[in-house]
Amino acid sequence: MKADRSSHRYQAFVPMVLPDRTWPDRTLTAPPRWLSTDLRDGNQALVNPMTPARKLAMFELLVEMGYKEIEVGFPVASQDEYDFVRMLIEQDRIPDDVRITVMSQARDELIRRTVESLRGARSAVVHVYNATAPLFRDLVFGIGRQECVDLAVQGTAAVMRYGERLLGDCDLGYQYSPELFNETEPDFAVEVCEAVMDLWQPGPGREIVLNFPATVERSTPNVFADQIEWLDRNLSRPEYRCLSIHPHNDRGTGVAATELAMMAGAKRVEGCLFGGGERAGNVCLVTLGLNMLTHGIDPGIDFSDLDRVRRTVEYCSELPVSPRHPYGGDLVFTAFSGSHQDAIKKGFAALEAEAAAAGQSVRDRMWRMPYLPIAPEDVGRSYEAVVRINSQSGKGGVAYVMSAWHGLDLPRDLQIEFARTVQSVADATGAEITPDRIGRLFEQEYLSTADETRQLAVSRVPVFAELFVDGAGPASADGAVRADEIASLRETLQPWGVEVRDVRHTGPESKSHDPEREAAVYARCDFGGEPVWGFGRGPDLHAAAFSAVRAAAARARETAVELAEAVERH
Ligand SMILES: CC(=O)SCCNC(=O)CCNC(=O)[C@H](O)C(C)(C)COP(=O)(O)OP(=O)(O)OC[C@H]1O[C@@H](n2cnc3c(N)ncnc32)[C@H](O)[C@@H]1OP(=O)(O)O
Ligand SMILES: CC(C)C(=O)C(=O)O
Ligand SMILES: [Mg+2]
Repeated sequence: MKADRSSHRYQAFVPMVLPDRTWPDRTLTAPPRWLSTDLRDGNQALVNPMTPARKLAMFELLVEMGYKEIEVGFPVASQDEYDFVRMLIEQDRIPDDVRITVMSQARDELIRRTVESLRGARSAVVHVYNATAPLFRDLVFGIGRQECVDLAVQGTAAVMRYGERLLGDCDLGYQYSPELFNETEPDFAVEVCEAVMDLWQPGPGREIVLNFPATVERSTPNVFADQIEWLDRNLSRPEYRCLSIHPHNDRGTGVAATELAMMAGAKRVEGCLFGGGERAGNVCLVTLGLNMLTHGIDPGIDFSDLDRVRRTVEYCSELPVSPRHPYGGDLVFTAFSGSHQDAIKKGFAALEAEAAAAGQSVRDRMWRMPYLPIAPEDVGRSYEAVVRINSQSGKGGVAYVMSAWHGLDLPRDLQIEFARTVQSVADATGAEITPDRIGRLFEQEYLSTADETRQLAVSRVPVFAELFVDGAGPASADGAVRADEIASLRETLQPWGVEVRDVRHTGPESKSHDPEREAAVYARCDFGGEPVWGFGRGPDLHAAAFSAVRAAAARARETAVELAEAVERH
């Protein structure tokens, strides 16, 4: 690839000078007011704008999730857009605690029709915008500063005029956005907004939303935060204007810019679910909300079925959500790599132990988990998919899958040995190995395939066995085994020349109390060579232990371990 030769075409963003900034010392303690613009900025960025059915599905989702401010469209853009607003109003689909917003350019005839779309609404907001940045004043509009102020003021006047004329009892709110605010001279942005406020006259019971877009994200997030802190200091009427932001994600730092801008004084945030919207998207409302939740702040939005949110967004936008998308992507709760799997497995075990010790459910405990910033169940995901196995995985992951999917808590040394088998299959296939396949591999390798009625032969040489009973014994959460259990297992195997040297438990106590559960035993046997593992299941401990030793013997013979022939007779 050629070295980049194009950097001369760009210049650094000139930051504003704000040496006495205070935002870096603040922390967020409460959510902002959220506005979803999925149906407007999100919709205007789609290859196929949403059909009425898709728009309705999105609106209902937003309402269910708890969004109280929803920009439902740009009614003059198309008949569909207009009709959708009419449908919401005429079919009385807007809950009393939800306020819809409709948007328009600052053009008289467009504003009239936009306001008209709201006839019959109990409460609504008209949102007018015009670009204020120098590039747009010069290039797109061919106007100077004063004409730009005039455009904003005339737009505001039109909203007031048509609102009064057409909307009767509607509680009509107003929002103004200096488009490209982040590229506008800050003093000019204030000048335009003050002129708009002078006309709207915000006061008690008459708010104005001043919405500051990073229409195209251009700077590092700290610069946007400085701009917002400066604005908050310099705009008048702080009690009656709501300082709102509308960040985009062109540099991939929309979330960071939003969080710093909230620290700097923004009280309201506009964005889209999963970062839909123009170009690289509006800021993602899912990420912002769940970033708050994972800092112990209730975002006021229901993310408890995030898969459904994602599916609906994908249906409405006809665009896929990345499997790596924070919190909601298909793969974000999945660890393939060995050391991560090991840490997560230990984390779950510790959490379960803590909860059991405190007599609480896991959901009542603080989430303290390596590699997973949020509990999957808090967004409606399950643990099963947390660990998936491929060639990057290790024993921790294999052990987790055996435990979570197959209910088997392998002894540590067997975990290590079996992980090597799994690894060789993963290396050979180069692909993921499913939990089912892992279960089958384990059985093929360690479970006796011999006829259950077949007996062990009396061994002519001493055979030593260590037994591991899956599940903790009734009186022994710490893994120790009751003396009578050991004695009876010894008695079972002793006539066949097998000396049981040790018996231990693996896995949690709860398993042993399950009356439906078959007994499961792992046996590590010494036939005079390398120790060999076997696994057995049975209606009781004795049958399972017997089967495990026989499986080990069969494996020993297959792998040509010395003296194996002496142990099993056909
Ligand atoms: C950053 C944002 O997301 S802003 C929102 C953008 N969203 C959309 O534009 C989606 C909906 N828009 C539309 O359907 C159409 O653009 C309409 C119906 C609003 C207007 O359509 P048209 O009248 O055909 O104009 P067009 O789309 O070409 O807009 C450009 C004209 O509007 C003017 N204009 C653009 N924005 C504004 C504004 N905010 N206020 C006033 N005039 C504006 C331009 O200067 C240009 O005027 P000119 O023709 O005199 O040079
Ligand atoms: C708020 C409007 C004007 C917008 O979508 C933007 O500037 O990005
Ligand atoms: Mg936008």
